[in-house]
Amino acid sequence: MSEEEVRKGLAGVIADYTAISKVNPDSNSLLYRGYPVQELAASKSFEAVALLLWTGELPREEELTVFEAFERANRSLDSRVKAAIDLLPLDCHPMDVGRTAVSVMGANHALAQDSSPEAELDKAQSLFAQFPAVVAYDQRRRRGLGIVQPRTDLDYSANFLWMTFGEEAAPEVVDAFRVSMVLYAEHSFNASTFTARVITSTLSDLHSAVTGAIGALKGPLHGGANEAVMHTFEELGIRSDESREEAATRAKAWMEDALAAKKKIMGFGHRVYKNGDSRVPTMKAALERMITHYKRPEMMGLYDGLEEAMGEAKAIKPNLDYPAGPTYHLMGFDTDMFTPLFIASRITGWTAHIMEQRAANALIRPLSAYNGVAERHVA
Ligand SMILES: CC(=O)SCCNC(=O)CCNC(=O)[C@H](O)C(C)(C)COP(=O)(O)OP(=O)(O)OC[C@H]1O[C@@H](n2cnc3c(N)ncnc32)[C@H](O)[C@@H]1OP(=O)(O)O
Ligand SMILES: O=C([O-])CC(=O)C(=O)O
Repeated sequence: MSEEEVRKGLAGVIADYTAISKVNPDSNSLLYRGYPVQELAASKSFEAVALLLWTGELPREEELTVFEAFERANRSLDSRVKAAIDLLPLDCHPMDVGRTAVSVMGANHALAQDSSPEAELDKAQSLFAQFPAVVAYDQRRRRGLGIVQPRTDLDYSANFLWMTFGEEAAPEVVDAFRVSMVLYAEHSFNASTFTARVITSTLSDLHSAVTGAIGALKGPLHGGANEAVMHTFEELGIRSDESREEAATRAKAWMEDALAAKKKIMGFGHRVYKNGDSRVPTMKAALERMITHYKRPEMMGLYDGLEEAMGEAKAIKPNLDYPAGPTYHLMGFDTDMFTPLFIASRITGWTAHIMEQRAANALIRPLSAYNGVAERHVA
């Protein structure tokens, strides 16, 4: 095999078909099962979008009601999962907690080794229902606070915020959170989803595939970028007494220096989108609503200044992690909880892909071009 045939990072390689989502960089669009993601984010609950990804269709009212009842009945933190989390140090990364929690859930799920479509859907829906309690509990224990029990009168997003902060969030905050969940849910063969498909292709179980996907998501070139964005803002210094314009000027200068020093700036660039991430305008609008809600115009100044300087210097556009990071910060999440929030959403896409892979499986096993020493022999 010649050097030219090696595709580093599998860039440009089409590895399989998927009917779950279509990422189109030419039209800058993203479809979930045929529906533009912006339309789903405008009017659908995250629960309805999850069902769409799993089943291929938006649920009828009675189907949604049944799923909502299941989700509300399965929200409490499992005592075995809580016991495992309590064994983990408070200074470990929250992604380690998420990864461990999913692994423990797998070991305890009655249908863990059953890969029938019914069992897979049940496992996917259980993960969907139970993961928010993991994030909420982990956020609280790091602040020295006790667990907050879920409320069955709230929807997924409102209850997620309730369990995390112990108070009811304002409707506009709940809505921005819902929008982030819908936008993060699915994105074709990204690194973590592909990881889940590779693991599934060996006929391994769903929880193993999700656990591996969490490992792939953790890295800052993928999901870890949403927290890395916040580290940039923190390095810049968030000054609540600054005007939007002052903050933008300072951020521009910071970015110019960082690019001159050849730094890679997390939250910018994308393997597939080269003219902008289809999800950013919707997420940026949600961030702007949060800026207004929390009266923090200086944050938007930092956002605009960094984006403008990056655009002028390198014409590289923000990806979804760029507006999502400051949105979660304003809502009150600690920075290292941002990527676990991404897990809570992407569980839907990952598990839809696991089911799709299993339904038409082929072991994923590419070739490699050997470039080590030539054959030699033990003397
Ligand atoms: C939800 C998500 O997972 S979205 C992705 C989140 N990840 C990030 O935000 C991490 C920062 N971004 C990056 O590292 C990259 O843009 C990636 C990994 C996302 C995509 O990378 P690739 O398609 O492999 O492009 P690649 O890294 O080769 O970049 C092409 C060029 O643009 C530059 N570039 C790309 N992104 C950035 C960036 N964020 N900051 C500075 N320069 C960048 C590269 O340095 C490279 O320049 P060069 O040709 O002079 O060497
Ligand atoms: O598609 C990718 O490579 C990364 C991404 O945006 C996602 O997973 O949402």
